[in-house]
Amino acid sequence: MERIYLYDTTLRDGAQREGMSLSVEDKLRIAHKLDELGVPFIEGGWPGANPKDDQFFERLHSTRFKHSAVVPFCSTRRPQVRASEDAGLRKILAAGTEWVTTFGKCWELHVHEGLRTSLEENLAMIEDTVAFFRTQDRRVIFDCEHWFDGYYKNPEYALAALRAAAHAGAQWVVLCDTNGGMLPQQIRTSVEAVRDYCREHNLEVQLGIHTHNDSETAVANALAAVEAGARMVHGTVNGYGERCGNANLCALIPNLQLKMNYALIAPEQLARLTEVSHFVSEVANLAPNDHAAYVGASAFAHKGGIHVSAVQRNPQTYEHIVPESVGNRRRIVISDQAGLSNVLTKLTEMGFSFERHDPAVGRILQQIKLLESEGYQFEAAEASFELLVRECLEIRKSLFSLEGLYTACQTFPDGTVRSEATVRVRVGEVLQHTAADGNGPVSALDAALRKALVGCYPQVAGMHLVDYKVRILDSAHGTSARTRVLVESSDGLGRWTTIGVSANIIEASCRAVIEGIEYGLSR
Ligand SMILES: CC(=O)SCCNC(=O)CCNC(=O)[C@H](O)C(C)(C)COP(=O)(O)OP(=O)(O)OC[C@H]1O[C@@H](n2cnc3c(N)ncnc32)[C@H](O)[C@@H]1OP(=O)(O)O
Ligand SMILES: CC(=O)C(=O)O
Repeated sequence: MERIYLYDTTLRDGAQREGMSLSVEDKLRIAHKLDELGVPFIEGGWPGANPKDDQFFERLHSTRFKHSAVVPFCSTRRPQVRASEDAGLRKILAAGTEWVTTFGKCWELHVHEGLRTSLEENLAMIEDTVAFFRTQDRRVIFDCEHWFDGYYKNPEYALAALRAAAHAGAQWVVLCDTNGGMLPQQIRTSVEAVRDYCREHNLEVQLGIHTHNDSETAVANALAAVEAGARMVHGTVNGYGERCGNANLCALIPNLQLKMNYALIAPEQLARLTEVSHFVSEVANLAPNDHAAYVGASAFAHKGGIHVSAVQRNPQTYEHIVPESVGNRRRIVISDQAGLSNVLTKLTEMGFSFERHDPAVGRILQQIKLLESEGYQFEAAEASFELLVRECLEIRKSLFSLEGLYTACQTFPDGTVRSEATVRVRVGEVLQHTAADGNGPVSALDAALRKALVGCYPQVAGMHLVDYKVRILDSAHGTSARTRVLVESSDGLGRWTTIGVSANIIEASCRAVIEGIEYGLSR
């Protein structure tokens, strides 16, 4: 198996994503995770560009990595300045790394407009910068910025820039689709031409590829480049990056390794890909993309009854790889598109054993379809689904019942709003009549219910509401529209979600909160 070198730029190009900001600690945690994943190159940032990147590289002096080289990134020297006197380049040296990455202009437009210097001076800037790092015993990766735009506008000049880096001793030249506007065929043609040019001119450099996702083709472009001879691929975890992002390593790695048979990381490291993807989104404080290929929560989720039936006979019928090979798992989703197979799978997960044609299974399926037609959605409310199953099987225990509910909101002269709820709750022979207030009617209702129940069920004290989502189902009906409420509850050990639907938002909330408490008590 031929080797492809992974180069992760989550900490540099990824951090150029709008809305993403990583602290030094965040960067160190992500770097260690990438090291565990077995990524050979991690671009850590641009020392000298901001204090965080300076501190990050300082902290690396006392940090050891098992698999990864952390690489600083910088531009070539400034025009009309000696490389050895360029303050920016000296900061890169101070990082004390084995490898450095420097980027230079390969498109005339950028030399004229971006740098405002001559074409000759730009070539000298590239050559001097690479040569300077080489004299300082650094190994150099040269990023050919705007390679493809430059190559298609003026191939001679683009190749002259690449040659300058190669002659000065760069080990890798990385062809960048900086504007992300290329399509796979354009990438393939240009990479093949460069590969042949390097062979014919005995340029001892290896080729890499760095793609952006502005045409939604960053991953496809990187794959095309590898087919054409690139042996280093740049990308970021979850595809984070400037504008529309970079090539997504969470798709690139399995595509290259599982589909194209290249060697990138060990199989046991690949099996941690989903964990790494979720870890990085958590640290970056960005919601994970459930529909991401390979690593998304829905990547192996089966909803259609026909899919579920077939997957249970043979997973290959609707799965392109084994989910566990990338650390993901198969999920069966319950909805109005379910068939008996979905329900049977769920029942098995819950510890029941039923024959396919048992009338109870049919009853559950019918009830799901009926409630979903009224606005329920059990996909996201597995706890309510379990209660529904127990109801249909006539094993749902009646732990308490709500016999009355009253809520009120009051606005005070200083502008504050307080809500109050009063509930009448029966547990067996005992009728509790309690009131509580809260900053909204739902929190007041939740507090009143718990107050009423805690005497009989002390566990209720450890439960709390962690999330509350409201969706208007038929907004054309204005204020008489039906409302779907999802409530997430926790007891500190686990979380579960329940659902309520009603034309009255308080009633919908009340149903979801009550089911949340009931499910928590029965756990
Ligand atoms: C394709 C890429 O993603 S490249 C990386 C982009 N990332 C970033 O820019 C993030 C980090 N950047 C920064 O913190 C700042 O831009 C700095 C510290 C690098 C420079 O800041 P400033 O000196 O204030 O310059 P400013 O950002 O306004 O302009 C960029 C300068 O870099 C120069 N420059 C751009 N590319 C190159 C290059 N390849 N080689 C040398 N100089 C370059 C520009 O000509 C401009 O110089 P000028 O101000 O003398 O005209
Ligand atoms: C170097 C780089 O990030 C680019 O050209 O896109």
